Amino acid sequence: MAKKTIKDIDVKGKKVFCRVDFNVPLSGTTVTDDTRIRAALPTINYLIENGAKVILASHLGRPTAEDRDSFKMDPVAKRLSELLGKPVAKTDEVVGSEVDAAVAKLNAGDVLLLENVRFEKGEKKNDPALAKAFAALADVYVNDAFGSAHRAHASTAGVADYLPAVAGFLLEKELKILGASLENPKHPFTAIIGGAKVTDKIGVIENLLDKVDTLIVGGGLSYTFIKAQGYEIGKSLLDKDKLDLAKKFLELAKEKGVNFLTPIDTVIADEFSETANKDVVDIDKMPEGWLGVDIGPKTVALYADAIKKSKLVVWNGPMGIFEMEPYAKGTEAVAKALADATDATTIIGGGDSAAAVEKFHLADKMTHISTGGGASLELMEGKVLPGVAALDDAE
Ligand SMILES: Nc1ncnc2c1ncn2[C@@H]1O[C@H](COP(=O)(O)OP(=O)(O)OP(=O)(O)O)[C@@H](O)[C@H]1O
Ligand SMILES: O=C(O)[C@H](O)COP(=O)(O)O
Repeated sequence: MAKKTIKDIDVKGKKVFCRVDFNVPLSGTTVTDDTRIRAALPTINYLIENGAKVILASHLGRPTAEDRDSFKMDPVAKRLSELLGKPVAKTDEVVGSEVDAAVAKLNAGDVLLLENVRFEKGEKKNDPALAKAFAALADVYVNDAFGSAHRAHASTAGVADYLPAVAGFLLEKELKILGASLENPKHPFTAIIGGAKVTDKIGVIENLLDKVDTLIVGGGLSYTFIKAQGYEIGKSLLDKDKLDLAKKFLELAKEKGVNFLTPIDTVIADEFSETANKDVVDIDKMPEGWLGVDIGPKTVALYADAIKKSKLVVWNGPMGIFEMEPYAKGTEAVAKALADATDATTIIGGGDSAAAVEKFHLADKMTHISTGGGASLELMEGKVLPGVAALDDAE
C-alpha cells in the first residue's frame, strides 16, 4: 500500500484521533458479535504501548434524529474495556466542551471513546466544520476503519485534510490481503452476492460482470432477478425500480460470457416468521402470497458445483433469512462449499456472511474474513476507497 502507516510516525505523548469501525450488532445493550472490536485491538494496543493518548471514534448503525438511544456507544465502550483489560473513558458528546475536557484529562496510554459520530449531522455530509473539530482534538489521525473506508464522511475522510493522516494495522492488512487477491484474480473467479440490500449491491453486480467467470446471486436480492426472468415471486423481496436493470445485467452476462446463476428452486414461507408454514418449490412454481426465504436444495447443488470448480471465491450476503433456523440451510450449505474448496482462495466480505460463517464454525476454513461488507465489495469493483485516498502517501 502506498500510504503511510502508524509505523511511519512517532505517537509518543501525542493525541491520536483514531477512526475505527465499531459498527457491531447489539442485542439490547450487549454486543453480540465483537469481531470488529477485536480486529482493531492491534492498532489500539500499539498506540497504548507506544504512549499515545488514544481518542477513538466510530459510527454505530444508522441512527435517526428520533432514535438515538439504541445507537449509543456505551455497550461498545464496555466490551472494549473488557478486551483491553483497562478502563475506557466514554463521552456522551461527539465534539464539544465535554469532549475537550475528557481529552485534556488523558495521560499517555489512556483510551477515550467518543459518542456515535453519526449523532452529528455533519458526519455523513463530510462537513469541513466537523472535520476541523475532530482535527482540533488531536495531533495525528489514524484510520483503522476498513469497514467504513468506502464512506467519504467527516471522520473517515474529511479530518485527514487537517492532520498528518496514516493507516492503522487493520486497514493496512485488509488492503494487502484483498488487494493481492483481487488485483490479479485467479480464475475461475466466482462472486456470490446475497443479502437484502438490492439498491446497494446492484451496481456492484454490474461492475463484477467485467471481472468474474461466474456470478451467483441468492438471498433477498435474487428475487428481483427471478422476476426479471418472467417468473412470479409472490410476496418475496422485490425492488421494482431495479427490474429493468436486472434484465439488462442478465443480458450483459450472456454477451460477456459470464455464467450468471440465479436460484432454480426456493424455500418459501407463508409469512415472515420462523414458525410460518414452509415448502420448497421450483422457481417457476411460486404460489401467490408466499415469500422466498432461502435457496432450495437444487440451487444449493448448482452453486456448490460452481464453487468447487473455482480458484477464487468472494462471498457477500447470506442466501436466505439465516437468522431464522428453518431458513439457514442454504447459507450454511454455501459456507460449507467454500470451506470444502481447499484449492481456492475464499474471501468473506463482512457483515452477515461473516456472522454466518462464525455461526456455522467454519471461520478458520476461509482464507480471509474481511471486516468490511460494502468496503470489500467496492474494492472488488476496482474503486478507490475515499478513506484510503485521504491518507498521506508513503515516501
Ligand atoms: N429471502 C430473503 N428475504 C428477506 N431478507 C433476506 C432474504 N435473504 C436474506 N435476507 C436478509 O438479508 C440480510 C443481510 O443483508 P445485507 O445486504 O445487509 O448483507 P450483509 O452480508 O450484511 O452485507 P453488508 O455487510 O454489505 O451490509 C439478513 O438479515 C437476511 O435475513
Ligand atoms: O457495516 C458496514 O458496512 C460499515 O460499518 C458501514 O456502515 P454503513 O453502510 O451504515 O455506512
